[in-house]
Amino acid sequence: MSAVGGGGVNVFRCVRPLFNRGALSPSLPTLAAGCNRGRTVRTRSGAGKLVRNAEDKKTVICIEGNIASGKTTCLEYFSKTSNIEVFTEPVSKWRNVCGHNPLALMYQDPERWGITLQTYVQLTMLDRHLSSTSASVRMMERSIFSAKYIFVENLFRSGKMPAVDYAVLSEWFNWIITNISIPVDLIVYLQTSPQTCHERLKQRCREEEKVIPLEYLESIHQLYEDWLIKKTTVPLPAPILVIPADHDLQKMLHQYEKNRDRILAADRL
Ligand SMILES: Nc1ncnc2c1ncn2[C@@H]1O[C@H](COP(=O)(O)OP(=O)(O)O)[C@@H](O)[C@H]1O
Ligand SMILES: Cc1cn([C@H]2C[C@H](O)[C@@H](COP(=O)(O)O)O2)c(=O)[nH]c1=O
Repeated sequence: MSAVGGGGVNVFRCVRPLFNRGALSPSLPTLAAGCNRGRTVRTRSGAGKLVRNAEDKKTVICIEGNIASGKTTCLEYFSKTSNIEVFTEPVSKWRNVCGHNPLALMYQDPERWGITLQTYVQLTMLDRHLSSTSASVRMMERSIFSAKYIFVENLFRSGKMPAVDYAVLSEWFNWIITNISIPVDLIVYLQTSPQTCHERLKQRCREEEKVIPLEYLESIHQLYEDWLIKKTTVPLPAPILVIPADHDLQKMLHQYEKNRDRILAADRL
């Protein structure tokens, strides 16, 4: 099994992009009479996207938010619900690819290693989006969209990613979202202050992140706010539900319970 494999057999078929789930995602198309017999089928024609038969019918919810905003804790809460499969960010892969740690390298020298980390993040997030599940609801930590619109954008805008690296990554990203169906039904934004995240980050104490200053979390926060609240940057791939997330754990669990029905009705929004 490859480093990013393991999601089961992905069966692709080709449809016209109708974009009714969100600006960047295609609709569920009419099923073509298929005879793939369990093989991986990748066919394309005209302006069609590669889509997957059964998986594109599942409800997809992405939990978004700043570093240490509480996304994993939120996923952990919903993982106890039957019929939801949670997909945490593949951080362990970002910390260890064949014995290398691109996450640590990026924090040490973003100009040199930003492209390396972000290329791998893009690949592993795509793999997460395309992985199979038997559950009817997939709940993911972040998305391929926030990796690009928040983290790549932040590196570039802060002058820490050379223009050529940004251009290559952007071409890869644009190719992916133009050619592969990546449906998202709902974005849940855990909205925190950068100060709260800084506190939680220190408490979590992930070795690579010890160098992160408050200013870095402020930049990430600003990009999230511009994208999801002010809606001034790039189109949203799905409707958004904002949950204020500066509260203590008990109140947050209460918030999740209160919003459970709205979240799980994501495919009917
Ligand atoms: N509401 C909360 N109040 C206080 N601490 C929290 C809360 N939610 C999460 N934490 C703690 O903050 C740290 C980061 O949370 P985590 O869920 O890992 O965030 P993320 O996945 O967004 O990076 C962890 O140590 C976690 O236990
Ligand atoms: C998606 C993404 C993440 N990172 C970094 C930011 C954090 O240090 C970790 C993820 O941790 P979190 O607690 O889940 O927020 O990875 C990055 O540098 N680039 C990215 O695209």
